[in-house]
Amino acid sequence: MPVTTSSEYSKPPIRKIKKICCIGAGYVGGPTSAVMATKNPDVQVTVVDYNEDRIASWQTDDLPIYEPGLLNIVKLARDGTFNNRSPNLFFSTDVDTAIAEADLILLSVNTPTKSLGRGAGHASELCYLESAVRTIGSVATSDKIIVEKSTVPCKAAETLSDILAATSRPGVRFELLSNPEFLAEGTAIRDLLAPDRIIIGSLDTPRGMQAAQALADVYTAWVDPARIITINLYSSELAKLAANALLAQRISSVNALSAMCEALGADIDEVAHAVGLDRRIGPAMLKASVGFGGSCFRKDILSLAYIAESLHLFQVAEYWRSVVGINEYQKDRFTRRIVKCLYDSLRSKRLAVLGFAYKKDTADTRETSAITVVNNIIAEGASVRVYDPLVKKERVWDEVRAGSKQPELVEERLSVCGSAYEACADADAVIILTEWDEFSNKSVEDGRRHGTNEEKGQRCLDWGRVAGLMRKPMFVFDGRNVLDPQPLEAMGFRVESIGKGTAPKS
Ligand SMILES: NC(=O)c1ccc[n+]([C@@H]2O[C@H](COP(=O)([O-])OP(=O)(O)OC[C@H]3O[C@@H](n4cnc5c(N)ncnc54)[C@H](O)[C@@H]3O)[C@@H](O)[C@H]2O)c1
Ligand SMILES: O=c1ccn([C@@H]2O[C@H](COP(=O)(O)OP(=O)(O)O[C@H]3O[C@H](CO)[C@@H](O)[C@H](O)[C@H]3O)[C@@H](O)[C@H]2O)c(=O)[nH]1
Repeated sequence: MPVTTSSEYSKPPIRKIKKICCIGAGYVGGPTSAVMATKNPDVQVTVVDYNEDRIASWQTDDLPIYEPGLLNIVKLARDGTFNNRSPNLFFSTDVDTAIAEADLILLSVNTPTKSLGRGAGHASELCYLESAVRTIGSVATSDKIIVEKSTVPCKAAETLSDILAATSRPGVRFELLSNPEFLAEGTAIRDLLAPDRIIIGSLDTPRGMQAAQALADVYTAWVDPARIITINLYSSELAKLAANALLAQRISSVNALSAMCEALGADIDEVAHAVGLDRRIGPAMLKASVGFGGSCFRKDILSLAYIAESLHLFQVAEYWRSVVGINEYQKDRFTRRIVKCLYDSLRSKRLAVLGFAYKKDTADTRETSAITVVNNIIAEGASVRVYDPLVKKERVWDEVRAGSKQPELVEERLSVCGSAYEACADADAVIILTEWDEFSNKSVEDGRRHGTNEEKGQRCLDWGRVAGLMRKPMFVFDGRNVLDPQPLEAMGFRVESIGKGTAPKS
């Protein structure tokens, strides 16, 4: 139900947006607002959050999240280094004032999987969204466009409209839009600057469509109008969950095939390349791995499955849940392979884990496969030394402790190192869990590689030096297929890659 506090036609038409308030200064709210502000110098963008530390860090050069290129974009708009214009990007904990002043409000708060009550472990937790919308209802004295940027279950807009209708002042009108975000971490700025598409979902009413146009006008400052698609509100909400489910399904499909490749003596990279050349399939999201991580795929698939189940579509729910099931299987399968290769026991063995983030170019560790793998090998009796170029030590400790059924073993057997060499000293095996460029030995130029690591002046790992540090025999378990095994095997390493079996001898 749309919020209707006055007749559709009694209000003046929605005009150009002058002030935007983004609620939620996280991975989506911060970068999205920064790009909107730099591309719309005449629009004031204020990002608000009740987390004071987060807001304080957005105001410094030590931003609360790492994204390649983000600091430059933030500084341009925040510090007024923008063609000598005044700053137009602000970060604040004064949520009420920013809401009251805005014409358009972006809801970018977290929507994790519920941990309590009905639907716990499956459904999306909408309490943060509800709280933000209640604040809008109680604070707003003028009309607002409210945009769901957060990923939400289909029909969440109906719930939010209901809350607004009950909490807002008479005569104040809200138009709800869905504008899901498709950025991926590590490439957020690139994705925001050149999106494949912008989806705007609105109600099929004159004011709904005017609101959609007002939001589209913000995007057309830098996005080709042909890439801005306006659709039905609920189609837009569902499209976001569907996109993530399909992307994750590709990874689970390729990971399921990787298990077959290992048994058959085939090579998953060759299989993925061969099938990806078919234009109907395409090459993206077909990289076999130790399993997908990140804050979105698992929770969004579980949410989609929960919605299906609540519609009594049990087979549909089971189908989507199997994508998560294969992901869990892949992480456990990888650990079993480590145990088997290391002579069926990890007791008293020392393993070096290289990479803890859920993918390269981010310090985000939410749902990283490393949590499961590290805990599995600790439970098998090994001591583990973790090194990640970007993830802070305390973060690794917190994640492993939280994911453990035996936290006392974690205290005894985990250490977090400041360099890959420190982690590899006296190790029986090296396990690569994140595809950081610096771990790869493929196409190294002058001992350095392009990209983030070069920006930070980091060198590529010297595998000869690693060999000198390790116990023999030396195993490498490549959970990301970033290694060319041949040169390493020539140094005496035994390399086990995902989805690469020993070719059968005729
Ligand atoms: N992380 C991604 O790459 C990504 C990409 C696309 C979509 N999404 C979706 O976007 C949403 C946000 O994700 P995120 O990763 O940015 O989350 P996040 O946890 O990094 O940030 C959310 C922020 O919202 C704040 N917040 C929560 N409730 C609030 C309230 N009532 N008032 C003020 N601040 C409040 C929190 O303090 C937090 O800082 C989620 O729905 C997610 O599924 C995330
Ligand atoms: O071929 C691949 C591609 C990715 N991954 C893994 O899958 C996870 C997710 O990767 P990616 O999709 O690149 O990053 P996210 O930041 O999680 O982005 C996803 O989730 C976001 C949040 O909803 C969406 O906005 C993005 O479009 C969607 O790609 C990571 O662990 C990757 O290592 C693979 O194993 N193989």
